[in-house]
Amino acid sequence: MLVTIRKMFDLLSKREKIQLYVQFVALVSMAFVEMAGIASILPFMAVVANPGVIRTNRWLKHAYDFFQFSSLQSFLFFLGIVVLGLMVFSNLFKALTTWLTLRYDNRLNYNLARRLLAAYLSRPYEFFLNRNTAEMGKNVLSEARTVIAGILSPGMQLLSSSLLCIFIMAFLMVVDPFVAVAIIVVLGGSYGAIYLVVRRRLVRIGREQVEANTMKFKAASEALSGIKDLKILGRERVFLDRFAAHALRHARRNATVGVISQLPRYALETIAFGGILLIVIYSLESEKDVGKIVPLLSIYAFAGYRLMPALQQIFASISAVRVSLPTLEILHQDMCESPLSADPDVAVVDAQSLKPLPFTQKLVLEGVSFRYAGAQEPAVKEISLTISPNTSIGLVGATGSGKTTTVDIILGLLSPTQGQLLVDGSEVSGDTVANWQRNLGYVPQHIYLCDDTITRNIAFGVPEEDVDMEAVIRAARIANLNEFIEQELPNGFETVIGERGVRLSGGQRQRIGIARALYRNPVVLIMDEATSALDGITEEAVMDALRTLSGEKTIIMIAHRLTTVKDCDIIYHMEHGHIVNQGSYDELLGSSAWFQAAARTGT
Ligand SMILES: Nc1ncnc2c1ncn2[C@@H]1O[C@H](COP(=O)(O)OP(=O)(O)OP(=O)(O)O)[C@@H](O)[C@H]1O
Repeated sequence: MLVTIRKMFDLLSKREKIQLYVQFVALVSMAFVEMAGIASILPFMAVVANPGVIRTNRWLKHAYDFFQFSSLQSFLFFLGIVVLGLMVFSNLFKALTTWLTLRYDNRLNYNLARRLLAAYLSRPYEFFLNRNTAEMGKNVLSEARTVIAGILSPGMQLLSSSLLCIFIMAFLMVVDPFVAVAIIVVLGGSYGAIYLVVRRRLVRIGREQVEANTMKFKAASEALSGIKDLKILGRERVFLDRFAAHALRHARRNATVGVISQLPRYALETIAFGGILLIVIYSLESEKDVGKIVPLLSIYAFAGYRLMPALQQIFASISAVRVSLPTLEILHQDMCESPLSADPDVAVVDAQSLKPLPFTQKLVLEGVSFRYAGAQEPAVKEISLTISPNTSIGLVGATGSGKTTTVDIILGLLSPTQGQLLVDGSEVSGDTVANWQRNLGYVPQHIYLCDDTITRNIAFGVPEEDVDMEAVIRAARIANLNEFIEQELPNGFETVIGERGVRLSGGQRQRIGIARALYRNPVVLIMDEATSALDGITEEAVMDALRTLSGEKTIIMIAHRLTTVKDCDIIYHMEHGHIVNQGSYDELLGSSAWFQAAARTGT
């Protein structure tokens, strides 16, 4: 229990904790106000049943005389108004507390989801190589809410209902200790016994729910992302069934939790009703005057009316907390157990404001090796190379030889497991990575496009009001996109291209990727198979445009087609993670058998 509270508190900011304490005070006050509401019935019913009590009860007599009532009717009317007033106040207070709680919960849901996404975004690139994006999306979109609806809200309800129960029981103790103890033993004991039977099952269901929910998100995401393959292979049904199986499992677990937490109520209500009957019989046995029993019974009835839902709430809240424990574990792990977790929101820096790391002398990879987590062998091994500013570099080699890994190290996405990346003599690591990246333009193998206009895909992530249209047009021209945009797209640069650019060809997507990399006029342009999807003539046109940049930009390109890197100042040939040869195109053609063979086959 204490561990759960600590973990829940770890997720909250200082301000959110203070707001929670305020809520707690409001809930305690609410329990008191409710209690006063219940207690106020007593004098009213006492007078109804036995008007003579006005003379015998010190307080009632005092009130009667103080307000100078002249008839029983008017005094009863006054008492009725007081009781009603207390009820109205009690319910208004309850409404206010509910409003506070709802506001707090929804605000917290927003804050938690935002902080969780920030926690993910602040992680290094390597973290994402081993995590599933659908699962992370599910955590942000769904599990943040689960933690609030399943732990925090029930936790607060548990607290307030427990307090209310304690007040009601204390009140009943004063009225009749025997009946109060009987209620505790019968009702408390019944709920306690049910809880002992189901508690382990609840945590198990919670784990299964998390798993089923993850698989549900994954199945939906995979089916929709791979729609082209699904269609061709005719596998829609398989993916639908896969999703349905997990979704059904999730729905069934939800239903089971509902049944476990709600059903005991009916049994317990029957027991409580039986209890009231027993109290009537017991009271009639010990007190023959029915007039004296009526007020007592009305108190039991009203206390029961408040006590039963409160007890049920306690049980349902504990059940909800237990089911949601596995979700809390996940969120706690992802938000609080990362090295950067102090405040993920702060860790997500706005890199636009950073100063670029100067690159005027040389970029050096010094004995760099890198091994992916879980891999047997390093993907690149003791690579050393030096790149001067404004030169062009080609990386070639068989598939899987380590070209992309090398480029990812230069991009600062992967940090070497051995050796270092130096720019003008200073090591690029930790805090300086973001400064180094300010110099870079990068065209990956697979271009990610968003469902937005061409302009917003080129000026990717730039706020609308800051988009530099001249830079967009210049970048599009170098990427040989201008003609296509202006002549073939209905709204030119403002044409929306569909999710992941589904309305574009592979070559058009690639050219948007190139234009995006060029938009901010980077010092270093890095391209990983950036022209592989272009036809020969378009590639030639793009390369011609890029040539106009050579001498004013450092260009690093990975290519399978040797013709693409023909004009590079130095070409590095990689094999099994090593650089095995280097030189100009002509030099390698003279010295490398692999190069000669590759040139012959035209790859
Ligand atoms: N995330 C990863 N986890 C484990 N191993 C990986 C990962 N990414 C790449 N590798 C391995 O590292 C090696 C180098 O891969 P890399 O992508 O750098 O090669 P490449 O020369 O760029 O290949 P290609 O030309 O096919 O793009 C390969 O053996 C690959 O299987």
